[in-house]
Amino acid sequence: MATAPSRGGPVSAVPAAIEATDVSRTYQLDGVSVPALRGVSLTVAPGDYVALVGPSGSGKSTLMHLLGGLDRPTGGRLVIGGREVAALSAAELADLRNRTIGFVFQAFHLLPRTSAVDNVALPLVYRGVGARQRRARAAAMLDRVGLGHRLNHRPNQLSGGEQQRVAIARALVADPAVLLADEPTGNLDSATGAAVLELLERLNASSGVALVLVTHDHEVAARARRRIAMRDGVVASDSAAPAGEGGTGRRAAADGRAELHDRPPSGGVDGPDTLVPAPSAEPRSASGSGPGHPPGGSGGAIGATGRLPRPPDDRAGAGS
Ligand SMILES: Nc1ncnc2c1ncn2[C@@H]1O[C@H](COP(=O)(O)OP(=O)(O)OP(=O)(O)O)[C@@H](O)[C@H]1O
Repeated sequence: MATAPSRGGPVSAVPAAIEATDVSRTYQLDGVSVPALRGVSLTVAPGDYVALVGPSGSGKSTLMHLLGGLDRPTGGRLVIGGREVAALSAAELADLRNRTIGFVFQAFHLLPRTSAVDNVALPLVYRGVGARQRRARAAAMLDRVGLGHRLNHRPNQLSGGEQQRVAIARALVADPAVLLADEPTGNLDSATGAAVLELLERLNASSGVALVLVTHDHEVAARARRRIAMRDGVVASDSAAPAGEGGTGRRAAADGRAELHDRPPSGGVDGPDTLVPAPSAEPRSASGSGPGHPPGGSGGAIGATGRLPRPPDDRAGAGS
């Protein structure tokens, strides 16, 4: 069984790999079958750093939703964290997702009236972690992404890069084996996007969380250690980066330097990361019927229904 190193602790017993074998996903639309994925086979290994690329409509989002347990295949075999998805009830799949997968989206999906620390603490609510522990872990995770001094800021009091850092902290606070990032730099200017990407790479290198990143940006894709190219619902190529390319963070980890650089030297607030991002595009629908991004709300903290939950009182937040 594949396992992943747990941040700051012993090796976790949680299976890390995702395995898709001849997976297909066909949508039914007005009586017409739309084959979005047609026999995809791939494995995400512990600590992987994968860029998922391909033209619009090639099936990237559909595949990400399957890999993240937000949707189920209509054919083939999908195993997440050692559990076969087809054998799980909706509640079991939600629990597996909560324990195994973190999500980061282009549009951040933070709760707007909730502080950074309470946004980050939200996934721990679903893990049954007590309020005091939630706050402590969320604060530590925010510190790790360079926002230890922004705990009580609400999203509209943070820059775009800082908001994405909060979203990354939220995605990682429950120590998932795999982080799925759908265009995580897509709403940011290039300098801020580069800083966010470097943060993701540092976290991948230092914690062993597998990073799977959907991107249309060739420069972003070129940094990954492995590139999976989708075309017309199939994997057109799945290749390791040529020697000397990709895997910046992994090489740093191998050198033993990654942990030292886990936190940006400046605290992450100075320099380009404070720039205001381009306006967010409206997220697409994320009902069970389609592969769009989850609706506005909490983004990485996806509840039992596979939709993004909203706490009873957004003003109170999760960690208070
Ligand atoms: N709910 C749905 N019902 C019917 N067809 C769908 C549905 N969702 C997606 N599709 C179709 O499935 C195919 C793959 O869509 P998907 O969104 O996965 O592509 P993508 O590679 O992520 O595209 P983009 O880069 O534009 O986001 C497309 O042909 C799309 O039209």
